[in-house]
Order: sequence, then structure tokens, then C-alpha cells
Amino acid sequence: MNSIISVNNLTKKYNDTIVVDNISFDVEKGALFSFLGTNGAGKSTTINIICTVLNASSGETYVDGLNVKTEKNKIRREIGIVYQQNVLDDLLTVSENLKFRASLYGIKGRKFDKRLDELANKLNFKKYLNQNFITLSGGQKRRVEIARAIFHNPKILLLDEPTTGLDPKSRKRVWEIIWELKKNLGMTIFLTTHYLEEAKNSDLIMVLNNGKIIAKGSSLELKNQYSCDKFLIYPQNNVKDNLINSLVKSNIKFEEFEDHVIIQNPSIDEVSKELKKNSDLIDSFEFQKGSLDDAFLNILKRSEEELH
Ligand SMILES: Nc1ncnc2c1ncn2[C@@H]1O[C@H](COP(=O)(O)OP(=O)(O)OP(=O)(O)O)[C@@H](O)[C@H]1O
Repeated sequence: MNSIISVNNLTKKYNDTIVVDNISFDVEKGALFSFLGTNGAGKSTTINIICTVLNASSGETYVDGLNVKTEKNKIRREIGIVYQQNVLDDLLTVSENLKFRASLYGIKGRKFDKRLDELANKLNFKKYLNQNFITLSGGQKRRVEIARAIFHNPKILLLDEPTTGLDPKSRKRVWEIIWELKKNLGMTIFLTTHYLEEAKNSDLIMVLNNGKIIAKGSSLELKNQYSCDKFLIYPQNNVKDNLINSLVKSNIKFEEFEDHVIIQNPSIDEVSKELKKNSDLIDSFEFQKGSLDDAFLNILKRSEEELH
């Protein structure tokens, strides 16, 4: 594997509290890597160590072959970060903000003008260049924040919940931009998100809980391993017991809820027989494919069960 980030036995402690617990993983060059976990799982801590803004308690981390302990400045040139919160100055214009940020990487004069034009076109914010950052909408601000993060052409883009608070259309637009960066520029994308839908096309998903890696795999692998297809049957009023009796007689395993029953991993054959047999008891039914959301919840549930 051609890895661009390599994390080996990483641990972070605050006093005696371990918040990242001996984790190891690699991120492949050009991949979309998604880092999932509940609040407080240790995602931002890990990202901050990779970005060289926080020191680990122990373990080794390399970014593009550079050691995060000893080659901080070189690493900072290789990475761009979009934080959960916008970091640009509300009272400067978009152009002034980017000029200041670019100057930190030595990008000035004509080189700056050319790159600004390129990014303003690509990320569609040319119209707002002379507006104060505060006057932009949430989606427009995020696009400018992405421009800030990639102004110096980094190899890796770290996105810490980049679309939180955006409406679905703005989220879609931000994702189109991220895909373009991955596909056309081969940029490695390291994502943390609470929207599992966004992680579904990742090359690798890793789930963290209480500082530990509790699952790792592609979206399909995690879905196959931790979620299942479901068939929901909604009985007509007051006949749920009759439907349940029929399912019991047919030896079909199901879960009972207030106004419906769920058959997990249903076989077409058994479900169609039951539907035919009980058509006068059934109000409606639906089939649900196993989802990444289900997988995520089951991964956390199993991890909690193992702890107790
Ligand atoms: N400076 C600090 N001192 C003490 N504890 C801290 C500090 N920073 C973070 N923590 C703790 O470390 C744990 C991991 O926090 P972290 O921010 O990495 O989680 P996260 O997975 O990014 O959560 P979220 O999804 O809410 O952003 C939390 O319990 C947090 O309270």
C-alpha cells in the first residue's frame, strides 16, 4: 500500500485520562478516508496530532514520510484543513482574507492573483471576492474556507465535519468540490463527519469509540458485516395479533413494534407467502436495504456490549 499518512500505536492522554488509545492505521495516497465516531471519541484529537498542532503522548505518526514530532513545518505545507468552525476574519473581504492566508505560504503578487482567479472560478465565489466574509451564506463561506485550505496546493485535505449546518443543496455543492479535488488532482481526503451518507463512497471507513478503533472497512464491508435488510409489515387496525400468530406458525423470526413488525434478512419466498396468506390483515409494507447508519449503530452497540 502506498500510504501517505501512517499512524502507529498513537496514544494521547490528558493527565491520567486516555482519549486516544494505542491506535494504528494507514491512509492510502489519493484515497477518501472517513473517520467516524460519537462525540468525544477522539477524532479531532487524532486529526490535531496529524496536523502537528498537538503532541501525542506516545506512538509514531508520519505524513508523507515526515515525522510529526520533528518535521512540523514541512508537514504544514503538505496539508490543508477545513475546521468545524469557519476561521476566516468576518470583517475582511474574501479577497483580503485569502491574501493574508496565502502570504503565510509565501504566495504573493501575480502568483496570488493567478491562484485566486483559478480558485474563485473553480469554487464559484468570484462574485463575492470584495464582500466582507460575514456577509456570505453558510455554503458560500464553506467554499471560501476550502479555497483557504487548498490555496497552497496541499497533498492532503483534512475535513473536520465540513458540512455541519449546511442545507442539503450547499452540502451537495461542497461535496462536488471535494470529489473534484480527489478525482482531478489526486488529493487525499481525510474526513470526519456525523452524516454517514457522506462516508458511503469512502475507500476506507474507520470507526472510533472511546479512543479505540472498533471497526474498519469499506462501506459495503461494514454494511454486510453490521447491518441487514429489513422487511416492515404494517397490519390493519386491531389485527396485529393475528398477523403475529401467522408469523409464529410459519416459523418466521420477527421483531414487534407499536404499529408494525420487522423481519430481518427476509427471504423473498417466505415474505411473498406471508403477504399472500395475510393480505386481508395487512395495511402496507416496505423493504429497507441495510444502511451505513444501521451498521454504525450496531458497531457502537457491539462495542458497548463488549465493554460491559
Ligand atoms: N485539552 C483537553 N483537555 C482535556 N481533555 C480534552 C482536551 N481536549 C479534548 N479532550 C477530551 O478528549 C476526548 C476526545 O475529544 P475529541 O475532540 O478528540 O473528540 P471528537 O471525536 O472529535 O468529538 P466530536 O465529534 O464531538 O468533535 C473528549 O472526551 C474531550 O473532552
